[in-house]
Amino acid sequence: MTTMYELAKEEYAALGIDTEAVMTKLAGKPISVHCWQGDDVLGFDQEGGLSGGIQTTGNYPGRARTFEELTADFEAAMALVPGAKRINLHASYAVFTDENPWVDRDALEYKHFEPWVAWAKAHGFGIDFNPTIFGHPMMNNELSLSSPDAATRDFWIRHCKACRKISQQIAEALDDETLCNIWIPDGLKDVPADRYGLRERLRDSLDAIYAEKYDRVIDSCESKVFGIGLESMTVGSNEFYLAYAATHPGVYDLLDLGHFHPTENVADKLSALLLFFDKVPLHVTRPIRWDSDHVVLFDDPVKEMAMEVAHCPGAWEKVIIGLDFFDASINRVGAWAIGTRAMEKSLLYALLQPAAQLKEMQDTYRFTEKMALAEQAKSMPFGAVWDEYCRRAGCPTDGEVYPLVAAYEAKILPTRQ
Ligand SMILES: C[C@H](O)[C@H](O)[C@@H](O)C(=O)CO
Ligand SMILES: [Mn+2]
Repeated sequence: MTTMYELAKEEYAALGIDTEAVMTKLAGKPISVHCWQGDDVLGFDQEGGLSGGIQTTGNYPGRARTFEELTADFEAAMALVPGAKRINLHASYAVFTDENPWVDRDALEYKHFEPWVAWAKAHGFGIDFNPTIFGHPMMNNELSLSSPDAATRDFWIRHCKACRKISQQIAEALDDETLCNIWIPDGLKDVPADRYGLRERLRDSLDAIYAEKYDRVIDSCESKVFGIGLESMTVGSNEFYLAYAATHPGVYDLLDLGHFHPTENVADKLSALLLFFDKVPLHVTRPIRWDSDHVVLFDDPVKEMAMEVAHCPGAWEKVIIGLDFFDASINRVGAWAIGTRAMEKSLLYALLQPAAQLKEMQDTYRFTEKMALAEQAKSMPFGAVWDEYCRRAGCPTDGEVYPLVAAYEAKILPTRQ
């Protein structure tokens, strides 16, 4: 009997698209999945809760509270997602034990992350890393690396230096490279009296942080447009970090889809950066009216970003895809699985588009033909290829995901009271 996949394969082949080659290519592209969806970004090192103009909303039961719970939930979620995965850690997820008791963030060492490394090795996950510059008493008026207070700046500089060193050691242990991304919330609620001084101090703090060179660390800084309670000015704007990255080889500008004006098309920015940088890290999220960090879906902005990653020359290798969402109003394992699957799905969809023909039509001004082909491609049997990709990876198809999430929840919730 001819399967849906075989029919789809023939239909795509008629357009010159090899579904087998596409699936092989996709399976090798890692997605860096953020650990913080599992516990509402709270981490293990502070009691203070979240700050820095980011917010989780919702109170769904079952939040992971420990390393054991978070890794168990992550494993459960990732078993539902085809393709290669990495885990993206924040420094606030240091594992403290009797042998390695609590230290403050400026004194963190590799040993506090060794359990993560051992676990990641056992599961074949790469690791990415982030200093945690929020949710801490040293966030002096929500200013850190740009603070007018030298002791505050120095604390966070020490923290970032420690994180870069830990990133190098993680990469060495995994024989890999680690993305170390700095995001700071620094900004002002009200009209600034001095923008220049804040940005000058941020530049100088970054220079101190990046003075040491590490061969396995990919450094990036993440810009933002505004945070909650910091609506008037963000020190680490996109212009700031783009200029910093352009003048500091080895430091890259990370684009978060939620960190621009809601009508800006972040996918449109990628080709511009690809022309000048050999790496472009991303945080794929789903902003709704603001940087709301909703679970990523198979929607137009993500598909358009995936099209750029799939079809800009060199982008497949240069773009580092990370996710960044935190929804506390739904089952967190489900959120992880559905959001990460949506990213994979968007990449598969993009790889199955007749991009070469569309480009040729654009370059020869056959715009009507291009429009017709693009519309045709949208309703081709993409779903049959997606189902086949999931099956071959030993993962559920879309309709099988929720029952598996519900079964895990039923097993685990009674242990999380
Ligand atoms: C927790 C993350 O570091 C955070 O979400 C950051 O990446 C961000 O996007 C802040 O708005
Ligand atoms: Mn982000």
